[in-house]
Amino acid sequence: MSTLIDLTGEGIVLLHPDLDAMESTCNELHVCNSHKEGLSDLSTISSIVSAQSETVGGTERQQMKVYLRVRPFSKAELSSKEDQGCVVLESAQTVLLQAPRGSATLKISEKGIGQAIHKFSFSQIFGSEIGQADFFEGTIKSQVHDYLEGNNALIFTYGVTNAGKTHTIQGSHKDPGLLPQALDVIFEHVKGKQYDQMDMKPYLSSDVQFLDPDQVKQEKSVKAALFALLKEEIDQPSMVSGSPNNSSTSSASSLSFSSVSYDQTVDSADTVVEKERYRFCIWVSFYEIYNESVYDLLQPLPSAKNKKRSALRVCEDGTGNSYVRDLKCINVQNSEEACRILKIGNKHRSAASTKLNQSSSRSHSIFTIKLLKFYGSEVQRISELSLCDLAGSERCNKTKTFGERLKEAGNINNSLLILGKCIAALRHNHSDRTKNNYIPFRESKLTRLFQPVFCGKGRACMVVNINQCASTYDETLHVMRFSAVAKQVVQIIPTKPLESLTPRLMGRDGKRFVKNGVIDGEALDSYLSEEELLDEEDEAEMSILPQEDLLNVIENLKEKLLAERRKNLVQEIEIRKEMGDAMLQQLMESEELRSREMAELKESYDEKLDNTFELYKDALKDHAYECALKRIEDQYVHVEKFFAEEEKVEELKRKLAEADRRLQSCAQAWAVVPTMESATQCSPEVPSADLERCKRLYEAKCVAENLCERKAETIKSLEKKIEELSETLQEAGESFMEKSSEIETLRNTIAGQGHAINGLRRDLAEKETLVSSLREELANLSKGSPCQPKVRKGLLANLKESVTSPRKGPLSRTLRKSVRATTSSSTTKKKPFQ
Ligand SMILES: Nc1ncnc2c1ncn2[C@@H]1O[C@H](COP(=O)(O)OP(=O)(O)OP(=O)(O)O)[C@@H](O)[C@H]1O
Repeated sequence: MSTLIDLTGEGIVLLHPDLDAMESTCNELHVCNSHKEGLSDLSTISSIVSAQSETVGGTERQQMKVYLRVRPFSKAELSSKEDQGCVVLESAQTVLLQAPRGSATLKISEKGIGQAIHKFSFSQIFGSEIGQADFFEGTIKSQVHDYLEGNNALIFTYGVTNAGKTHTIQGSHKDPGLLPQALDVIFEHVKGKQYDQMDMKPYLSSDVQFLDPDQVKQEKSVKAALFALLKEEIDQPSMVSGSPNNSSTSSASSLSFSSVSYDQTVDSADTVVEKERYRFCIWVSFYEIYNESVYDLLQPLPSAKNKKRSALRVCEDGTGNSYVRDLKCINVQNSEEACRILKIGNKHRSAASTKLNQSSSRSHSIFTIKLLKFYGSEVQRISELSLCDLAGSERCNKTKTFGERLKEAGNINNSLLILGKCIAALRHNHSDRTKNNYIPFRESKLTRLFQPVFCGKGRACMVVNINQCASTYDETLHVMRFSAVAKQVVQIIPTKPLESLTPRLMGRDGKRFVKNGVIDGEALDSYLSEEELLDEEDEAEMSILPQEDLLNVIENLKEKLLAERRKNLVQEIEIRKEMGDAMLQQLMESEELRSREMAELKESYDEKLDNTFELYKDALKDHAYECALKRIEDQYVHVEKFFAEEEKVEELKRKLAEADRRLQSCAQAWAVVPTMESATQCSPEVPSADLERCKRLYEAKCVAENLCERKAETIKSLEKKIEELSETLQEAGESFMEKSSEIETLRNTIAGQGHAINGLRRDLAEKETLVSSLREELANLSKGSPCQPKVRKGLLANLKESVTSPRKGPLSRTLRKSVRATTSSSTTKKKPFQ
């Protein structure tokens, strides 16, 4: 049974395909830090695990080959101290993984739950120094040869993102990976033996279709259109002209799209030996599985940006083999063409820049090479080589994946998880042959397409890519655990592949599709109809009901659907109405609450405003009062000073009157004396003494006038001052009067209160007199009474008693009278206080 465990402790649940099985494999290989001396024993165990193949009754049982490739550090990784010796290659088959500081594995092992060092064995381990050519030699080269002999093969790379999977499969122009090298080997093998008619095309999963001349033409135009996508990068003579590229090392006539072929070459070869009559034809396809949908990478992308690529369906043919329906399959004549196809497909591949890898593959891409082997003009067999570059298994938080990237990661992890389940189930079935566990191939597109190979229709081999970075240690460990299980998968492959893989050329009635190069339409039709019926996604069509019944069923279903929709609609309306009402109610309540709050707020603000206004008013009054006081203080003149000033004014007035008087007398004198000018112009008979006198008088007059003017000014200013002073005096008088009236009022009040106090005092004295007289009377009475002396109750009690007593004696009457009088007088006296 599969078990889910969280190996990373960071929320990413990874599949542990078969926990029990893993324990038995990995526990044996776990090594404690302190027990390194035990490693040699464990190496022995791992070498036992990698058992050899055996042949039983026409079938070969062989463990799946699992190769490990360790990527060298990049400069950036070295500078960021990723090299912490996490990966130690012990031998060509075993590797040690030592948990670095900060890794989840180390933390867990420190808690005593797991181990800090793990040991794994592989079919072959390739260190970082191994180049692409050596890697090809040491891994899939033999498998490619098997393929050329007619065996199917699947090679897939597995590893965390940025571990070197794409580099291993594709490599670069200068450093080609497994795929270009495999193509070279293939084309080298078929060199001079190519079937260039292009009229035999792979069909469905492993069959062949004969194409008529129109279809051949169509195939050629599809290929030309595809290559036109890379037009700018393609050498003019090799592609555009469509003429053969004779300089090609792979195949002299490989680029020929015309009927010109190297038939002559083949014919000449044919004459050599019968064996040499074999001819080959190669078709390639390239597709990806992205977010659980299959896309043809050789299909041009839609020109409109918002238009999506159309996904292809995975179907099964009559033999139960899965294939991708409507997938483009292109005939290639040499490895160069095949590489161009790869390049075109890569352009359409879903890749993105993640935090760990600048150009990270976000999909599983599968490049398939189909080899048709002819004997004469008849297809002898068809074999398929698929190279699958799996998307990286990764943790979402480490790669900083969000949104679309997160969805991709989810789908990637899911399909890898199912791949893990299938591999674990296969291993389980092998280890316990009495069991036949369900293998969940159909749970993902990837495993559905891998199924034929895993079920014995070919050889699978896995390349595990790892980097040595400390930061991705936990993921790397998980990848290693996965591969430990994969390595135990045993494949059962028929030893006679030629027969078993012969293409299905026969119809159901036993007729061949192709007989001497001519297609048998009847057989093909019957086969096609079978294929259509078995098309997995059209399973509903497998119904054997007559058409009428089917129509009835459809009608019924339609009616039910309508009724269901109506019901749903009514329900939806009701729910919406309920929700609407509830929301309205809520809105109204909140509105009311809000308006109440607003009113309260307004009230409190009004109150605050009034208070502030009052405060300002008081402050203004105070200020005005202070200003008035200051003004009075400024203008205050002492009374003596004032009188002295008045005397000065009087003096000046007097002087002024004196001056006026003098002036008048001068004027009179002047009337008889000519003016200065006239005096100077006097006739010489005017005596000089008079002239002199006139002059002096004139000067005196001027002086007097000046003096008068000055005096007048002084008087004016003094008058003004007097006016101001009298104003101030008046104001002071007024305020004085106010104060005096206030004082008068207060005095009256005090006098009134004094009177009241005097009245009270008089009352008190009267009362005291009354009390003393009453006492005397009481004393006299008590002396004359023959009765026992009464118990002394106190004056007030006695008074009360005598007043309330029913006796009508003269004393009680007197008392009542006096009490009434006292009460009334005290009432009248108390009035002023009320
Ligand atoms: N053996 C190697 N030698 C030198 N460089 C390598 C090797 N393997 C990988 N690289 C380099 O490491 C980088 C990451 O490799 P690659 O893109 O192949 O990783 P990947 O596993 O395919 O990642 P993803 O799953 O994200 O697509 C590339 O720059 C590649 O050139």
